[in-house]
Amino acid sequence: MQITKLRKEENILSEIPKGLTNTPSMQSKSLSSSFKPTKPPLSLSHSHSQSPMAAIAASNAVVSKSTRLSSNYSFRPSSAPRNFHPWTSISLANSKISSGSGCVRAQVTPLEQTSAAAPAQSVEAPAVNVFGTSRGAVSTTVSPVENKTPLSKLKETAGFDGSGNESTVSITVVGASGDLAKKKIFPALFALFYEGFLPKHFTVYGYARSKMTDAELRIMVSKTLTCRIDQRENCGEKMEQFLGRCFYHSGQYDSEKNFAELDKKLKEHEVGRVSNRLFYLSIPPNIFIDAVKCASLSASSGNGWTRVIVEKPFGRDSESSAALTKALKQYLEEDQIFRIDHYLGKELVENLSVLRFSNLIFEPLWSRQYIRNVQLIFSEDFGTEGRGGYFDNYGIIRDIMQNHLLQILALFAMETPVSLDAEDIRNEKVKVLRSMRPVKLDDVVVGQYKSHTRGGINYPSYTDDETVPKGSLTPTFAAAALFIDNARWDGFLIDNSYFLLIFNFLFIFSRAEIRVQFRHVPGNLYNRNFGTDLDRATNELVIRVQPDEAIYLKINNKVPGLGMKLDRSNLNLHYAARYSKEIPDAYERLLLDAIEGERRLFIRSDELDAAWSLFTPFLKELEEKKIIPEYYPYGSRGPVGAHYLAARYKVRWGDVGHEQ
Ligand SMILES: NC(=O)C1=CN([C@@H]2O[C@H](COP(=O)(O)OP(=O)(O)OC[C@H]3O[C@@H](n4cnc5c(N)ncnc54)[C@H](OP(=O)(O)O)[C@@H]3O)[C@@H](O)[C@H]2O)C=CC1
Ligand SMILES: O=C1O[C@H](COP(=O)(O)O)[C@@H](O)[C@H](O)[C@H]1O
Repeated sequence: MQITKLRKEENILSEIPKGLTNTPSMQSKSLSSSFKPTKPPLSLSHSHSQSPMAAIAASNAVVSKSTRLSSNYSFRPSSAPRNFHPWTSISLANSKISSGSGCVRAQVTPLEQTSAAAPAQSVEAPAVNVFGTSRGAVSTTVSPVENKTPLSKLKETAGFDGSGNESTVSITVVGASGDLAKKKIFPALFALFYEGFLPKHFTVYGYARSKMTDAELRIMVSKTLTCRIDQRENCGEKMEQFLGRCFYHSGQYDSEKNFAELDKKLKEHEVGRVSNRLFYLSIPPNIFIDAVKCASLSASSGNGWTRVIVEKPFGRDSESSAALTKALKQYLEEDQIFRIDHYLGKELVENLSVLRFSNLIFEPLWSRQYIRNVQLIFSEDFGTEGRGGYFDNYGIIRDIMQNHLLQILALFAMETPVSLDAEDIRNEKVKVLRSMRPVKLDDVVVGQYKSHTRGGINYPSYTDDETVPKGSLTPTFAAAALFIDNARWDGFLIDNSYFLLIFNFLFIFSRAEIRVQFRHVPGNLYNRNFGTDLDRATNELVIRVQPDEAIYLKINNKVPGLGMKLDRSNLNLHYAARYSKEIPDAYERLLLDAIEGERRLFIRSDELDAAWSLFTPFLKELEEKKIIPEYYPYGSRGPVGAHYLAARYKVRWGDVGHEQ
């Protein structure tokens, strides 16, 4: 059979679209609250007779209480690309705002109605005053600075084709009946819609084998729209509009005929406009290729771009990953493939580069000369919970370390890229991955949680989970020391700098942190104030990715008073206190990037190869030798071996408790 590739995106346009030369139309925007939604998920009866829209609207009545707020607020209009910024400053001084239970409501008067609006195409962003509304009000001024975006990109994402006609985006969630689609993808799409980030003409299609009508899909989607938005102003109305754009097509993943039917339905919505199509493969990996093949042959766009978001796992090792890439490339060009690692979409991971490259104080210290070790720490406070079938086949090293943690490491350790262009950044990430020593069995501790009784309660072991095979040796914990043999990070003077990755499944709490421990101050005049434990004086930069995002620096400080007592204090940037704007879910950022054709936060195939090369020999050895994991009690800090590993490299694990 002739293999056709999906159409490559067309992003060459000759003129600035008219829509971008005007001040964008204003929408009523609600201010975000920094506290978590408290409203329970929407629940709709599964009934054809009841309109989901009406039910949603009814369920969105919120008791209001008055809260005054004054602020300027910037947002990106629905038709504008993210990297371009007709930043429109909206004065909230005239806003009427009321807050309900955990809900801040704002009626926003656009700035153009109150004072001079910023020119629509200005590349200089105006200063924005942000007034914190809860948890420690902060009044300050920040100036959002965005990078210039190539003109072609602007036009591509603004929803116009080359002839000035408006284009459409059709987003098909393949595997729409599944866990990820319900939990993350539909809520993220709705949040984007609510915030005005989806293009004017868009359609969302659910595709899966399950039989469902459009109405049933809408009920399913509305039941799971429990995202950060559901406490906000006009949420019900917006949801109604969003659900009106959601449709469903039932089909097999390996049926070109079923995808051709989908194509026909998509065309009905695209009504002759330039059609851009995004497929999100939210299905088990064994059917990725079938689905890509059928989407490619039967449902790719005829006149716009076609992109495919591929979920992890991208194989189990170097060979299977290479085979997957090869198979995908039979149907797709590399720049149509968006391999998602949702950790790259997390706010503080994205901020890593800003922190490093736009603050003079950090970059000069960012090497083995000043940094002793870097710890990437990740833990979850829940077990496999029905995902044992998937998890047992992959284990914690493939599920978290080889991708999420390694990606963070690469961003952390890379050299300064030539620019913020996706290829420049990904080039640097590949270089750092290729400079790393392959992981050695000796440098890894693996563990598995065992049953444990505490306070009269019996907690199960990993293998007590019915979806896990009895006698499984799959690690639920891993700690590894990794080394980068390049000029910045190679062993130097006293000892090596290294990266320790630790993942602990079923820890006492869930968290993800980057902890950077600096070297001791040479000849520290105050050494005697720290007693024999100089580690107590180590400066430590902590980037708390989640929960309760924060960046803090541990410094030595004099305790006020007449004596000379030192303690360690934190210079603390606590996001909830500093920023009133809530943090979007990683999937929102990544979906928007895929729609905009921004590949920076997606993984390129050579990055993936490099990542697998580091872990594959070790994983094979682990499995061939049937290494027995160290057992550790459910809910504990993990096996004692991790502490021996740390001690071998003279590392003190960062604090494991919550700290400010
Ligand atoms: N769930 C999560 O939190 C995360 C998931 N992922 C990845 O995202 C993808 C989707 O995950 P998730 O939603 O949990 O997966 P699900 O197991 O829920 O599968 C999604 C859908 O695929 C169809 N499906 C399931 N098994 C098969 C099969 N054997 N053959 C054909 N179709 C099947 C089902 O739809 P139907 O029967 O209607 O066709 C199902 O609703 C996976 O690649 C996963 O690894 C990544 C990170 C986190
Ligand atoms: O990819 C995965 O990530 C989640 C953790 O993601 P988070 O955003 O909730 O921290 C993990 O639970 C899952 O096992 C894994 O496949």
